[in-house]
Amino acid sequence: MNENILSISGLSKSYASGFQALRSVDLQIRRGEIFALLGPNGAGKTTLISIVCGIVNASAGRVLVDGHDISTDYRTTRSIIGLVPQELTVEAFETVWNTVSLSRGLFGLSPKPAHIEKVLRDLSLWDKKDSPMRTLSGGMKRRVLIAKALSHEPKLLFLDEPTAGVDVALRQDMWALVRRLRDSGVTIVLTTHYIDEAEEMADRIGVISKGAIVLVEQKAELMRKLGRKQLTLHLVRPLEKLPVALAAYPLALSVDGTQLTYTYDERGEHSGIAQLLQDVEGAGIAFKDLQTSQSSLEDIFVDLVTEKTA
Ligand SMILES: Nc1ncnc2c1ncn2[C@@H]1O[C@H](COP(=O)(O)OP(=O)(O)OP(=O)(O)O)[C@@H](O)[C@H]1O
Repeated sequence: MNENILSISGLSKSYASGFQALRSVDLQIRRGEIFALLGPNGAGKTTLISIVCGIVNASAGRVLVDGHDISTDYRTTRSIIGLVPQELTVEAFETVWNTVSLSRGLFGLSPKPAHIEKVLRDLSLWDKKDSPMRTLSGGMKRRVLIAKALSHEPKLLFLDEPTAGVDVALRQDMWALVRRLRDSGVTIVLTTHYIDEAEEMADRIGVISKGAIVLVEQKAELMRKLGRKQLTLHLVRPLEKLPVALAAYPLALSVDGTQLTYTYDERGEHSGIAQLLQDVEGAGIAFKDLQTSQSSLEDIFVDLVTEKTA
């Protein structure tokens, strides 16, 4: 069995307007992982998902879902995938039970009430099964969209911005739910522009910017590789400018002259801190406190996306 449940190569998309939304994207999604595709608005996340799900046609490239080509074997690939779209579109007068059961029927599968019941119970929707959709809150409707996407027992679930506009409590619920799904064997790809969501949830993170994949990395590795640390010295007396003796160091002086900040690469074994502190003392600068901090995924993300756009 192939390790990758989804394999995308050379995928490009130009819309009829001439706008190029994807630029030769290569991406492999591993079986059983939670993968977060992180990118700013308009980066191409929805376009990418829509192509994989057969809603939008690619201009070039190849997509294999569990070894099946989306263009020649569409019905098979679509049945392997569950899609939770960004927008809440549901039939207002239908009950929750019917909405979810009908979704399964669209895949030509025989009814399986025990499965629908399990999905509704897992999503805390069981007591709402007979309620018409229009009586549900926004958060409940979102759960129904997930239930619909799970109705045909997909192996690969796409969640397009699952927590956009969702309150904190529901967000936590969604995250717990996504983890349970992964534990039950479903591979998850979620798109988000919330960095904390990617940091919290993902095993691996892909960053997309202007239609191109900028990087794909294990989350921990990403933070280790690209993370930077900062050492800040709080000075006893404000400095007007950096002393010449310290010119060789990448130091920044705060506007009020009371803080010196040294940025260094986390990977480097020789951070140079010991030497720096000696030289600071040698330059007659006294400090009363010192503090280190580490760059967050947010800093890394902003660096990556702005580097690419610059
Ligand atoms: N049908 C279309 N015709 C022309 N351009 C389109 C079409 N659909 C999307 N685009 C453009 O393609 C780009 C990528 O859109 P897409 O929806 O894939 O981005 P996204 O990363 O999902 O953004 P968001 O986070 O805002 O949903 C955007 O600039 C968008 O305006």
